[in-house]
Amino acid sequence: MHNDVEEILFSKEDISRKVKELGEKISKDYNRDDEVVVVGVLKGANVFMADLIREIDIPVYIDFMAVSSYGYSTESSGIVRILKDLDLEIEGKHVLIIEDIIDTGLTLKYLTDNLKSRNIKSLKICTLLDKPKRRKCDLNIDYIGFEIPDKFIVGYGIDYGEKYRNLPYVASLKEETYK
Ligand SMILES: O=P(O)(O)OC[C@H]1O[C@H](OP(=O)(O)OP(=O)(O)O)[C@H](O)[C@@H]1O
Ligand code: HPA
Ligand SMILES: [Mg+2]
Repeated sequence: MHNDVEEILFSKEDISRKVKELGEKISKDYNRDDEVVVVGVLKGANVFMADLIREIDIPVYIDFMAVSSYGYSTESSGIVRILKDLDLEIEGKHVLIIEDIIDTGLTLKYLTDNLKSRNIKSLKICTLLDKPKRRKCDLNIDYIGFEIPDKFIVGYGIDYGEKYRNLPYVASLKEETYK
């Protein structure tokens, strides 16, 4: 275990089981002939997205958006910046957003408002982790892997100051690491 880690919340095996479950559910919920664009929110969702799409067995398109609101802080700045927009044309298609973690919800509120204005057929959200205690806005989340307590999380793609993304598990950080 990494020295800065307080507690491992979900092991590699826990995550793998959950990702399989989510992939199966998503595959059942869409029709095989639906045009589905799976949109990963970089950078955090990169690892989850890579595993999840291999558990989805209906045809899908893959694209990414890059947004950032945390930077080198444990608190959301509240200002969501689009660093990279979609490459694909999504008009008339079903969009499934993939997130690593939903905390205040401000990132997704911004993203969903933005994507809904592009004449899409439907919009769904899938997140590996949900921290509902910190929510600052209303969000309808379609697929949730795990609900987590109000702790600062790292690993499996999720960072603090761009570190820890490569940890294979999801963990809470020791407070002295960021306070
Ligand atoms: O619900 P919120 O409070 O908005 O927080 C969730 C967002 O914060 C993190 O991204 P971040 O802005 O740190 O960028 P990153 O994905 O590049 O780490 C995470 O990946 C989510 O996208
Ligand atoms: N950890 C890392 N990044 C985050 C978190 C978190 O708990 N919440 C929102 N972005
Ligand atoms: Mg971050």
